[in-house]
Amino acid sequence: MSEKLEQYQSPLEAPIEQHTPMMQQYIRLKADYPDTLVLYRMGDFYEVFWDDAEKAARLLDITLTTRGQSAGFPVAMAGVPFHALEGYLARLIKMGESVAICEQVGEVGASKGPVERKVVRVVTPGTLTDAELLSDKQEAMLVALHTAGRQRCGLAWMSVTQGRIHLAECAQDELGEWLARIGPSEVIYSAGVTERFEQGLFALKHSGAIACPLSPRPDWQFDTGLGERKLLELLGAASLKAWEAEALPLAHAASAALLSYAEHTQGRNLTHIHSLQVQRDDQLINLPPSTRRNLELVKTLRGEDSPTLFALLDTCLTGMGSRLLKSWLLEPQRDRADAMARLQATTVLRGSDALGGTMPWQALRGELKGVSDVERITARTALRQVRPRELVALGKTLQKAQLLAQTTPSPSPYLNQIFQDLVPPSGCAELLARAIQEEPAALVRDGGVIARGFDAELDELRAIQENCDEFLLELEAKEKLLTNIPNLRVQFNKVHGFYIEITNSYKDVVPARYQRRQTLKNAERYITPELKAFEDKALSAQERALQREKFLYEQLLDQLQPHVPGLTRVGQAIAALDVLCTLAERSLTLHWSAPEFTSVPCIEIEAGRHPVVEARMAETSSGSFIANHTRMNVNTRMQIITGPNMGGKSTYMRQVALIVLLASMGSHVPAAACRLGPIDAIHTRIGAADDLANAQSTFMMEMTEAAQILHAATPHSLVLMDEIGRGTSTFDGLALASGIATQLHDKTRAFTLFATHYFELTELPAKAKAAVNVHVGAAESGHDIVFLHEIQPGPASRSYGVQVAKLAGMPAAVLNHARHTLEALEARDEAGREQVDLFAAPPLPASALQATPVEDALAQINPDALSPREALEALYQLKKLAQRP
Ligand SMILES: Nc1ncnc2c1ncn2[C@@H]1O[C@H](COP(=O)(O)OP(=O)(O)OP(=O)(O)O)[C@@H](O)[C@H]1O
Repeated sequence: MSEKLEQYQSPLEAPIEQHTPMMQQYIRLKADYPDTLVLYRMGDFYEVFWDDAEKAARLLDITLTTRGQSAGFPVAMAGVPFHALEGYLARLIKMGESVAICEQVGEVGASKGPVERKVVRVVTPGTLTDAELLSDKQEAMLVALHTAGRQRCGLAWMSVTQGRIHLAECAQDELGEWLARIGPSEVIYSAGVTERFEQGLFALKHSGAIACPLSPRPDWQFDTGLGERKLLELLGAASLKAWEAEALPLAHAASAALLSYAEHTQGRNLTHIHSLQVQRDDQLINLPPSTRRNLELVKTLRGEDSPTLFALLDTCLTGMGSRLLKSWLLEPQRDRADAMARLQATTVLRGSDALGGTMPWQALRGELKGVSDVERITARTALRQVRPRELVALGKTLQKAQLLAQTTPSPSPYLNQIFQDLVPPSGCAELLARAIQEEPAALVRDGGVIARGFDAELDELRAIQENCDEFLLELEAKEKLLTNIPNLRVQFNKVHGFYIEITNSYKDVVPARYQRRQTLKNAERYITPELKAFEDKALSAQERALQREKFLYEQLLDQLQPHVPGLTRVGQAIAALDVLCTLAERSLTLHWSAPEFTSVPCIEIEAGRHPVVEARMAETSSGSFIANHTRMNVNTRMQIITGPNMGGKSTYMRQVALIVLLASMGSHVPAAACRLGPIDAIHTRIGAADDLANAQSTFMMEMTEAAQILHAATPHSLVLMDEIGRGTSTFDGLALASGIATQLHDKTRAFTLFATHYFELTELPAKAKAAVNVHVGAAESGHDIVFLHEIQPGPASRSYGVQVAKLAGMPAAVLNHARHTLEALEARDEAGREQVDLFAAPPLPASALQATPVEDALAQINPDALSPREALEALYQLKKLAQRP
């Protein structure tokens, strides 16, 4: 082992001069990206070295080798071919890694030592812009968090491919819910936060509330003043007042770090962020993570994309539309203005059967077919990463948008606004059509991108290349004549350039002005001064044409920059139109009807259905879904739902929640009619998936979730409680369930659907005036059971557990045994039943009824009549009494 190896633990510790020139360059570049894999371009490969190499080899399953030494250390390296970069990047990003891509930017041989290299971009999970790495239907959200003290937290977030930044401030204990709703792809936070706060973040990641990398960033980047200045600069405004974003110091600090980080990864300023939105926790209907999970809004309980409510809804034609639809679904507003505008627009787009012919939504969808992802193409244009083919697609989409913008005005102001916003920025589509060929090369570096007639110089350079064939034919004919060699040929190849090829049989008659270039087996290749001169001209024309194309493309990007805000507006308008057409189509295909909003607290549903279960049943032809009514208002706030397993209790409860959610986002709903009062949250306590990773038992989780609901719910909340208490012994479970039901009824007063197997709970409505019993109907025939799936008034008469077990294929012997045991248990229960009033108010503790000696003594004291000395004595006396056992 060399001396240096013993002296230094790692190659990066050795003095930099002791490294080879290339590794010196690498080490200098790597110093700026200590936690990021640096991919260092070497010829046709991207190489990673030392620790990065070991990591990449492990993550990507690529070969780790060593080549030579630097500062006495063997150079460990691993590499990926340059043309396969995207695939490897996608895998690394999926694993939550960040990657810095370092390219050769200097001319080979321009200076002594290695070619100049630079990190040209950093790809991180939260700042993706590449079409190949992004999901069409999902935004990659980058979130920055900041906190000062123990109470509040500032958030700033955005998707680099959108033109908008969001700000919020919340209490620290609400952070989990905020993050779950935003669904970040990457979270950055100040390295200066307290250990407690950092532990809290790790706990959120551990619990699955956030499923993305958490990266600490230098504390100084979280600067309130800097954040405010950066926001003002982006918005081109003198004050944040218009956005109601002034008094948010923590969120400003978070936005400073957010923007610095995003700029750092893109290697440039983000000029396309032009709008700001402040979110306040009292604006949105609260959908806690458990609700999104239990209602299977965008993921099934098993984590799949389908069947979910979003999968059923999303027939959008564009990725932009799908992404917008998801945000409407997951972020419904408490205020009904947006929902009502969307409903009205959807109703217009549905058209009227009476008119016949093509409905408005169908005609618009016909126009929207094939439109490109304007939003993302615009962002990539602003970031100067856009590819030629994307610009062609953008140009075509703008032409379509122009046509759509001329649609006749409609009765919906929202639709009219959209049509206005569709007008493309003036001259943009024409510029694109003039500048780019119809079918350009994939990359500018390959040439063949700029259209003919756009630039005279480029056309001239291209003409030289195109005249090449003609020239060569002429030269060939001339030389044949001069030399009398009939099979003389003038040709070109990439390695040797232009040459005259003459077979060996005519070797002796070759003129002296021919200079030998290459010898083949049967022929010789020559060059003449005239051919050489032409070669120089042709090759330089090609090179110059390519340079000119690159220059013109950059110039085109410059010309497009002022159009970025207008293009963003067009993108948003297309997305909104796509979603509204989708909502119109879905409502017609699935036979949904428009909900009605009222300020009177109520949830009234006529013949409601569970949209996803119904669609599944239609798909698998497994019968038809039975619709059910729901009537809840200030007089009936709670339904105690009983009935057999498999009877349809969970389906019924979920359908009510889904209908409420759909109405709140402005969609039609799967019901014959629906009237909905104000709603501020949907809470659910359903099922019980063990959270083993967090060492929480089923019962503990059940109680934690129930406690959270009791704290958070209000009289405007909808609460779903499915079989609370079943995770513990019967008595404990029953006692807790009755306590929770009473609290929800008496104190919380939320709209509550309470499904239970405890028959004892059906006694609650007798005492609780706003509670009613309902049950899912079932018909019995002998030992069998038929589910009616119909919600009927009153409590269920029995539970049918054994019959359901029979349906599940339980062996006859077990069923027989169970039936006998059941009879015996029921008989014993009947005989020994002692009347327990589950819903009586608990007695006051004994201590509360009997006064303590201290209290007695205190009662004797009249403070106004005491001298200071007597007061002091009384105090000693009280203290003595308090110390007595
Ligand atoms: N209204 C309905 N119309 C038709 N089929 C229904 C209806 N409701 C439920 N079902 C069918 O019954 C099945 C069981 O429903 P669900 O899970 O809601 O029952 P449950 O009473 O909650 O049962 P458990 O108490 O065992 O959880 C569903 O998967 C669905 O196929």
